[in-house]
Order: sequence, then structure tokens, then C-alpha cells
Amino acid sequence: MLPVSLRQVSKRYQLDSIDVPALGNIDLDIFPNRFTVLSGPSGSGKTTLLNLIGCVDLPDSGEIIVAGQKVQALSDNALADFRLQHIGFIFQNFNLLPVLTAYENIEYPLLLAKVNANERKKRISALLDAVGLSEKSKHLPGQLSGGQRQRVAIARALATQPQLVLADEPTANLDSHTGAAIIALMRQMQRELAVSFVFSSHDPQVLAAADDAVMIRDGQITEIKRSAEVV
Ligand SMILES: Nc1ncnc2c1ncn2[C@@H]1O[C@H](COP(=O)(O)OP(=O)(O)OP(=O)(O)O)[C@@H](O)[C@H]1O
Repeated sequence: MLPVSLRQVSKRYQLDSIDVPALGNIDLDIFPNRFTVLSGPSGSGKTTLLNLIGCVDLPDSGEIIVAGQKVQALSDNALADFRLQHIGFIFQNFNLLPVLTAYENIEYPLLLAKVNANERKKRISALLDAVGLSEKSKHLPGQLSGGQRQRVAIARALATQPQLVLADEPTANLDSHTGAAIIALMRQMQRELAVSFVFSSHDPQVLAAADDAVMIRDGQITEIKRSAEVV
């Protein structure tokens, strides 16, 4: 099953009386267990596309199927549950809750998903270990570096064992050395856990790490480069 399939998807924004076309008639398949990057100039529609794939926003027309589910068929509540179960999110500004420790930030989606205490503890310990932060589990985000915060965010995104992880410019607020380490970590986690990752990025380092690169310009896909064999 494809993690994501879009057919003839269009999205416009209404800004005061101005109609802003953001995406036009997009057809896109995201393949399973691959690292896909959405790339294009500022304003080309990357975030809009990521928000549609992440079921954060709905298209004006066309069809979006995520993990076999037509997302437009779901009510708002069902969509929120669906996101929690199937999709992990990583943001450029990390979006950690400042009053919660690293451990508690990772635990948060597990509490929402009603995962039991033993299983929570097991998963969080394994994830803290995988992202190299076992020693920092009691630190608040304000006591961590940018790279360490993004590691916590990666662990949080993977905690619910989603099929799909989405990241909007995950290295934008990191220096290039830390960004490279974060990309390597995400690549490793993506392979180990056989998850599909979809990123938006301007960062050539992120593009270089991709299996599939989707080039976007003016709300249209101009090219899809699939670098390795398609399973
Ligand atoms: N909430 C909104 N209201 C009105 N117009 C919007 C809104 N969000 C995005 N747009 C417009 O839609 C188009 C696509 O924006 P989008 O944020 O998807 O681009 P992007 O490729 O992610 O850009 P960047 O790389 O700068 O983040 C742009 O013309 C933008 O100005």
C-alpha cells in the first residue's frame, strides 16, 4: 500500500479579496519506506503540500489517500485520531512543550494515544537511546541545544510508531554541521523502522540524502527524481 497518493489536488488561499493559487492539479505517489524530499523555491507550495499530506488542511478539489484512507471522508475528530495514529510531525522550530522534560515531550503523544505505562516507558527509553539523549531525559527544552531539541522532536514523532513522518524544513534552524547529523539520524531511523519520511527543504544536504526528490515550482510538480530502485 502506498503511504500517500494525491490525484488532481488543488489548493487556493483567500487573502482578503485576493485569490492565491497555491497548488494546481497535483498528482503524486509517495512510496513506502523511503525518504522523500519536496524541494522548490520559497512560495512554491511545499508547506501547503505537506499540510495536505499531513491531513492538517484539506484540498479544494482532488483526492488524497493516506495509509489507504480517503482523508476527505473523515470528520474533524476522526481526522485528528487518524493523524495521531498514522503520522508523526517534525517542525523547523522543534515545537517542544517548554515546561515538559525531554522524556515527557516524547511521552505526550503516547498519553494522547492511550498507550499503557509499561509500553510508554519501554518505547521512550529505546527512543532516547536511539537519538543519543538517554543522559538528558530530565532536561527541559530550554536546557538543550538546537540539535538536541530536534533529536527529542524526532523521538516524539516516532513514538506512536507512525507509518509516515512529515518534516517541514527540519534543518532550517540548525547550523550545517548539526543539520548533517540530524539528517543522518533521520535517515538511520527511517531505515531501521521502515517508515516513510517526507520533508520539505531548501537544504542541499537534505536533498542529497533523499531517495525521491519532488521538485515544485509555482504550485506545480516540475520533476520527480527517484534515485534508487522502486520496490
Ligand atoms: N494562509 C495563507 N493565506 C494566503 N496565502 C498563503 C497562505 N499560506 C501560503 N500562502 C501562499 O501560497 C503559496 C504557497 O505557499 P507555501 O507556504 O506552501 O510555500 P513554500 O514553498 O512552503 O514556501 P517557503 O519555502 O517560503 O516556506 C505562496 O504564494 C504563499 O504566499
